[in-house]
Amino acid sequence: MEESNDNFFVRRKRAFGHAGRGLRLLAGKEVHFRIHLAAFMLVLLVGWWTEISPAEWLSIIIVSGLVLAAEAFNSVLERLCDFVSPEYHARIKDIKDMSAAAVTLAAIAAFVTGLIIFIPKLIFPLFS
Ligand SMILES: Nc1ncnc2c1ncn2[C@@H]1O[C@H](COP(=O)(O)OP(=O)(O)OP(=O)(O)O)[C@@H](O)[C@H]1O
Repeated sequence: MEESNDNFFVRRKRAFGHAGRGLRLLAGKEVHFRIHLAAFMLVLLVGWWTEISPAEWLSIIIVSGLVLAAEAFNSVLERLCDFVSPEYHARIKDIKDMSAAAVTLAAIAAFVTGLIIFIPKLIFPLFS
């Protein structure tokens, strides 16, 4: 695409606008992205309630960002696959399944991180 004559800041503002539209599409139309977003908000709430440390916040933010970004890329790949090959194809199946595996790996890392941080804060006090 041809570069416009607008100045640097106008072009960056436009790029943010495009990213914002992408985010609205993900949050509005992609069910799995919405589920991950809802889980992230719940974790933020529990983190605030249990007063986790700055290092724990950092871990939560990093793994949650990883999951949301992986889910966003997975949605993009699914749409691209459906656009270039709407009919069933074994290669499309491999691509979609591998992309789903990437999300699952990130989600497992986030889940384990959540367990390590929250189990001592939520479960142990019940037995002490
Ligand atoms: N065109 C296709 N060719 C081969 N296999 C496909 C095709 N479309 C989907 N699949 C298989 O079905 C699975 C689910 O695909 P789908 O695109 O429906 O994703 P999804 O996770 O159900 O997402 P969504 O609910 O957002 O559509 C894929 O992982 C793949 O195994």
